[in-house]
Amino acid sequence: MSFDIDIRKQVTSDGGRSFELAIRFRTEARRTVIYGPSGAGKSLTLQAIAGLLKPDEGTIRCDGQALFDSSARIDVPARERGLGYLFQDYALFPHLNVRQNVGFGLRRGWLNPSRRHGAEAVDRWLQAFELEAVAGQRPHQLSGGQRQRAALARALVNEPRALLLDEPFSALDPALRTRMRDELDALLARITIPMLMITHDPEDLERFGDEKLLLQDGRIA
Ligand SMILES: Nc1ncnc2c1ncn2[C@@H]1O[C@H](COP(=O)(O)OP(=O)(O)OP(=O)(O)O)[C@@H](O)[C@H]1O
Repeated sequence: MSFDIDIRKQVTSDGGRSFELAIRFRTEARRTVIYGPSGAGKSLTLQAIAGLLKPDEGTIRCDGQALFDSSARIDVPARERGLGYLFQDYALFPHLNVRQNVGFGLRRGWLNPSRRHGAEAVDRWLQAFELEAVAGQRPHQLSGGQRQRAALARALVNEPRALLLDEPFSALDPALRTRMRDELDALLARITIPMLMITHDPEDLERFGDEKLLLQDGRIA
């Protein structure tokens, strides 16, 4: 698995301040961490790779396939990029139970011809992450670890070719953060899917950074 990124994007905040992102890197590592201070452009970079933010120009390639190429007018929609996204706060739907949250990640949704296949995939991940016993519970009834596993299961249910992780522990208190980091490390060791993580936490960098990229002022240093 490889990522080949070369993008530029100018954003202007409501206050009129402008920020220029100019990112260029290539990685073939199984676990890549993009590390940098607050406001460096980490989230913008991850959103661009995921297809949630359109660069002004440049290219984004995954395994040689163009996901974005401004000169060739290629812009593969987020849902078709084959990437699983784990949001900072896990972004589980509070009104859906664990099984429904995981099922929500399915590309084609529940009501379609491949419904049975989808349900099997959901069951597989619930079992793999030991969530069967809490499958009918809603997010607020879960422990921090169960929440993280449910969010990961949702990100993995489509069998993505890579996992994008946005500051996965930043919303947690220090004790839970240490436990969740251990748990994620163990889970990632079991699945072979490569990951790209953004973080400002040096411990994440040490633990997950097979390849370490420093991002400062919108640029990879
Ligand atoms: N949608 C947007 N519109 C305008 N400006 C934005 C937008 N998103 C981010 N920015 C600005 O771009 C810069 C980089 O933001 P980004 O969220 O990528 O930083 P970050 O490195 O992820 O920071 P943090 O670690 O605090 O999340 C910041 O100055 C931010 O204010």
